[in-house]
Amino acid sequence: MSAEQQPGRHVDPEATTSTEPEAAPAQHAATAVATDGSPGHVQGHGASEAPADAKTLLSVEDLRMWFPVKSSGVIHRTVGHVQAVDGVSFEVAEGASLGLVGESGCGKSTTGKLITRLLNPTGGSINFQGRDIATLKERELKPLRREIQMIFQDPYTSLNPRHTVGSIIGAPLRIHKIVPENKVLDRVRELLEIVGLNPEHYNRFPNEFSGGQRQRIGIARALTLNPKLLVADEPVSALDVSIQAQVVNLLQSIQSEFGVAFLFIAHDLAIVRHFCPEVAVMYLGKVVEIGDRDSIYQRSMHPYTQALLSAVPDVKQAAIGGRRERIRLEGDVPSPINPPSGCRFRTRCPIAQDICAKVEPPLLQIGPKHKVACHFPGTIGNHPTKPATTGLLGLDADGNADPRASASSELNTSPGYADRWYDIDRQSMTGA
Ligand SMILES: Nc1ncnc2c1ncn2[C@@H]1O[C@H](COP(=O)(O)OP(=O)(O)OP(=O)(O)O)[C@@H](O)[C@H]1O
Repeated sequence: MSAEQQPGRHVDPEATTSTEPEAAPAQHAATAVATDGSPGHVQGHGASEAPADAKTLLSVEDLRMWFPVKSSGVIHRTVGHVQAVDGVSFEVAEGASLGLVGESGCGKSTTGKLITRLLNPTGGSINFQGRDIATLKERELKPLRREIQMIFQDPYTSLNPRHTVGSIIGAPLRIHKIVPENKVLDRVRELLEIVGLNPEHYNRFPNEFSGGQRQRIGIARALTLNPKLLVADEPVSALDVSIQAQVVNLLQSIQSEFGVAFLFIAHDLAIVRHFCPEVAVMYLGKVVEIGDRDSIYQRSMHPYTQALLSAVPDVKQAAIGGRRERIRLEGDVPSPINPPSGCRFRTRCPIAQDICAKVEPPLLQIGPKHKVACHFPGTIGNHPTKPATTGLLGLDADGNADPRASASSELNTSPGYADRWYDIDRQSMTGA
């Protein structure tokens, strides 16, 4: 990243002082997403679409993270597992941006930590630039640490309070010997400017900055090594709503200027819609629906996605396509230690039938860029009464093996999208 490559500067209005306005304007960031282009508001759709021929950067297949649950007492025996992530597959193209959404505890952060290899996966593969990094040892991971960086949720705890901003941002440059020692300070200043901070504040400490400014420092640190992929875990949710829009705008600018790909983890569906051309919805450790923006926000087929979208407060509904009737889900999210059989969502699903307890629905491609894991996929009020998946799976309508049928060879559960998909109305394969 050279000085010439730097994006249009987003100089933080607070860059020359160390305080942000304490009282946010009454406008929510999501409202800003929906409406105008006045300063400080998020404008239009955010991250640019990756070119159609962009190469796959990250391909995650059947990723699993089962945390052992130990017994109390002297001998800590493993008595179960928290199935935090269980068979997750998706792809991110170079320069693309995939949003990961779902309720608290569904496995979003764990997925992010697996991809950055802060955690060792229990199973599955993480192909990054064509190489499986899921089982690499710490020493082998060092070069990879340059390519995949993480932006954390909490800008207060993710920066060492005893180090100056200059040494926080300069450390990776020194460790990886990116620039000669006598050029480190210049590069630190350049990075501070890229993220809209005053370059002369390199010798200040994190506590001299406001929350939004600290998140900018975290972003500068993540950019230091010129990464190909940024895993942003709730990057704005700890910030005041008026500051959220500014930081999202900064990320958007970085995304389009440097072509860096994003895995954008967030629970705010309006911000994700704005930032991510593609969105994956997780429930209890599984991806239940994934697709391009329109497929998820305009034509979602999974009852969980539909409930999630309907629960967005009114002020944000305008940002994601108008008012919807609230769908109230019964009960609590089951424990990931002992998840329900078959479809994990079935215990709270308003349309579940017997087959849902017996057979886990595959994440089935049902459109050019749309996959759903449901036996009864359909838009709200249009879910089929008979399972749409049995023909493909070789089952009868109750979910029992049909002796006259077998699973279709066209059933494709690999990450990414194929040229052919399952037409749920005609119940047959179709293509572009
Ligand atoms: N180190 C761990 N040991 C045991 N269980 C864990 C560990 N980390 C996460 N979990 C569990 O894994 C599940 C998924 O957690 P995760 O933090 O990935 O969810 P999340 O969707 O990111 O939620 P949030 O939005 O609240 O961060 C939760 O049940 C959580 O309690």
